[in-house]
Amino acid sequence: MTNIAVLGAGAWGTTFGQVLADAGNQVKMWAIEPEVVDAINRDHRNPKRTPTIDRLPDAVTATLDRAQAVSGASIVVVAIAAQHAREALQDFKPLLEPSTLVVSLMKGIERASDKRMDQVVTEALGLPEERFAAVSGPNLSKEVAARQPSATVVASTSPQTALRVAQACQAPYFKPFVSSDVIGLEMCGSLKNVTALAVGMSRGAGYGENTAAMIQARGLAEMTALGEAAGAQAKTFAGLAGVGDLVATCASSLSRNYTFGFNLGRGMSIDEATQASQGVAEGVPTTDAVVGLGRSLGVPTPLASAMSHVLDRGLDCAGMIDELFGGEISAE
Ligand SMILES: NC(=O)C1=CN([C@@H]2O[C@H](COP(=O)(O)OP(=O)(O)OC[C@H]3O[C@@H](n4cnc5c(N)ncnc54)[C@H](O)[C@@H]3O)[C@@H](O)[C@H]2O)C=CC1
Ligand SMILES: O=C(CO)COP(=O)(O)O
Repeated sequence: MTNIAVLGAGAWGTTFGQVLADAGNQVKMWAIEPEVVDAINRDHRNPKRTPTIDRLPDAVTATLDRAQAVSGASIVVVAIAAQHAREALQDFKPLLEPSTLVVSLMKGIERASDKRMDQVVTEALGLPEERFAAVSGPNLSKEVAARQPSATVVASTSPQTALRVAQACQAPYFKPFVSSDVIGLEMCGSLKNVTALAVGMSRGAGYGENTAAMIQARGLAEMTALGEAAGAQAKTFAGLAGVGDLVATCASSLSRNYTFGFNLGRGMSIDEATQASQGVAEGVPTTDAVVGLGRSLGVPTPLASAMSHVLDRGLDCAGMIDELFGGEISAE
């Protein structure tokens, strides 16, 4: 049994806490919401974020106290909305023990810096990269919460760290694979959300399979090109964390990003779609960061650019697709 802290008791943090408990670990959740901490400790529930979990395992408890959360934890898992990760983690820096491994579940790019979450987490905590792992894959939280079979990828530049984290989160219904491609994993998880916004938008506007497939395929090409320019391996984009997560996210109303786009497509404003969202739609702030990253890496990002014009200038779905088509015929 391993003591594991999970920072952030949102939909995925809480569900992953259940996975970790089902894998035999003792789990301490840390959250900033007193009502969430109370509900987990008193009722073994998180009704706002994981309403379909009737009872969390007894091994899952919660605290508002940072030091208490990470004390004695050999693994610290971070599941905080990506744009808030840096500020939230800074207070944990003096509290981590020298051998603690840190795992990011987050799928986003920091808008202020265009940095991936592996960069944000290691910088904020002053963590050597061999003590960092990222977990990403087709893991819609409601399905994992129902203990439906799913798989994920644990990536670390240290094979030992990847294996240790994979062993810690292996449950009968949750199968981790390992990888050394941290950059690829981060790019897959973050960029599929931008594609899911666009696919959702096309569905909301009433377009069918051809349009959705076109956006998904172009999104995959864009994320692969950007990832390779950033140092990722192309094969990661063809795996669970790439195509796998793209397919799951772009096909499901359980995805906040897909649903956000769908609501825009059927005519909601950004404010209305934000109000309607059940939790963070990471693709929204990440879209501009992807455009920035593309600019600095010299990689065209037509899909992210078109989506940024939707989000920043109110472009509608037809205009977004016009931009995506571009003016000239080019090689695929
Ligand atoms: N829900 C899902 O199906 C999956 C989500 N993810 C990723 O996991 C991350 C978290 O997602 P969810 O838990 O689903 O989102 P959520 O919206 O349900 O929860 C976000 C969490 O961030 C916390 N937070 C926000 N600002 C904070 C701050 N300043 N300090 C401390 N905590 C703060 C909130 O309290 C909340 O616990 C995201 O990056 C998401 O892309 C990854 C795989 C699956
Ligand atoms: O990443 C996810 C599934 O793998 C969850 O997607 P959303 O953040 O869009 O809900």
